[in-house]
Amino acid sequence: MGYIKDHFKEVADKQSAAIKKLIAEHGEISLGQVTIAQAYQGMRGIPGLITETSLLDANEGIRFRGYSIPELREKLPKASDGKEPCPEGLFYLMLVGEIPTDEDAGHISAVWARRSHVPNHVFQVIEAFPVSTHPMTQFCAAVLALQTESKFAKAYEAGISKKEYWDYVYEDSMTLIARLPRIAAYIYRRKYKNGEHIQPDGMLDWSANFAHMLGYDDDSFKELMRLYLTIHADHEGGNVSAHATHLVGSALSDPYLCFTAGMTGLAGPLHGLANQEVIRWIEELQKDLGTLTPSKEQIADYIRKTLSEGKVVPGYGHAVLRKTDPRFTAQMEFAKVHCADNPTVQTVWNVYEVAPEILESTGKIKNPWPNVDAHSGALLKHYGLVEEDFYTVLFGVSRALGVLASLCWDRALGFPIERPKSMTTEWINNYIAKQAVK
Ligand SMILES: CC(=O)SCCNC(=O)CCNC(=O)[C@H](O)C(C)(C)COP(=O)(O)OP(=O)(O)OC[C@H]1O[C@@H](n2cnc3c(N)ncnc32)[C@H](O)[C@@H]1OP(=O)(O)O
Ligand SMILES: O=C([O-])CC(=O)C(=O)O
Repeated sequence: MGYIKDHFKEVADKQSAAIKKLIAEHGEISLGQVTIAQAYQGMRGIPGLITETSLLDANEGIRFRGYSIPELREKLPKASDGKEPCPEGLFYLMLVGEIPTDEDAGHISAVWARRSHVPNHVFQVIEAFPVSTHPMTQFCAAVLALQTESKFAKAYEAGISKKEYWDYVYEDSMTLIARLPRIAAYIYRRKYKNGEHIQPDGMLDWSANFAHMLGYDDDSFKELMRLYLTIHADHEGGNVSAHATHLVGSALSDPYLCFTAGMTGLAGPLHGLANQEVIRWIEELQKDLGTLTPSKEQIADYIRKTLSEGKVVPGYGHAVLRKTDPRFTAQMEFAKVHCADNPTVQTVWNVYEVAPEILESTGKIKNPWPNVDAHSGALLKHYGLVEEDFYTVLFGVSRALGVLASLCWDRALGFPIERPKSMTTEWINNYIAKQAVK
């Protein structure tokens, strides 16, 4: 473990010095203006956060440390029997800023396998819920229960120097990531497989072991998991799960508390829960029309019906993206190789052919193109993971990689407590009146 942590510290110290100089020399440069509309409308487009792990371009989509998803699929280390990138390598890239060697990725894999033991009280917390409880509720509670293990919280209580924060946050982040697949698989097997749990296999990589514990040992499903856990990991800093994790961390809450905050946000239907909503919407469409492969005309009518009922078409639209999400495209490419004949996958593709034009024609939806959630459910259903309530937990396991790598950076760079200014509408009205007088 030591050498990756030391390397991270080296890179972070350099960056920290560069940022200090940058603020001293250019700190007064304005990044733009904030309008009244932005304050009321979700702060869209306000540049106000620093996140080192990834950057989103509205037209090109996400880049992790400068690498697009197709580049990551090519360049990141693979499992010995696989073609898809291993998320261990992506974590290294987000943390250190360099493409890892096979050895670096293997090292992270081995550390996560070694730290994967979940204390018993976490399972007891899960068991205390009715089985009917939504998996995301169980997941959030289980992560919170794991907070008893926080080295950061203990060290802070004992009284450590600010300079040491990053070290404990790093250790907690590694341990938390290591344990998430076991927690998620436990929730899955408890809820859907009569509590028949499957023990981890320490010889497998992080994703393959997760697939194994869920009960899916098919090689091609393991490949899907490697891809899925890579592409869902990060989407710069302003999305709800990343921002919530970062915000809570700014109060020096430990990684377990921060990640719980991120996950309660991911559980919302406009964010991560949309993957569950998409497949439900598609299955309702199939049921209503009595066919697994409705025609494009039938799909178009169904989209119009959804809009006329005042509902969103799940999996479409985005707060930042203005083109097809490259994470959708990556899944589509995977499906073309592994399950092009699957009727639900074909329906996802047919929705893609007709939805953008209809959504565009409303004149108000800023992005009529599909996002990451539009495809994932159809792929999971193909492999038999049919319980869509669970899909956001898979997303959450992946999202841990980005938000926790970022949290390590937040503490290594010594970022302060986050506290933007809020106003009342009365204040805004007075402000408008004063502008008019000028
Ligand atoms: C991993 C992720 O989080 S990706 C996003 C997952 N979420 C979804 O797929 C849910 C469906 N999509 C949406 O609800 C939205 O597009 C969001 C939440 C993703 C983005 O929201 P915004 O940035 O506010 O979108 P936008 O500025 O285009 O919204 C303008 C109007 O279009 C509507 N709109 C946006 N997308 C859709 C859609 N897919 N279907 C119907 N209406 C939509 C908005 O609800 C809003 O309506 P209103 O003015 O009546 O309130
Ligand atoms: O960027 C966003 O707002 C939502 C999103 O796609 C993600 O978090 O993956």
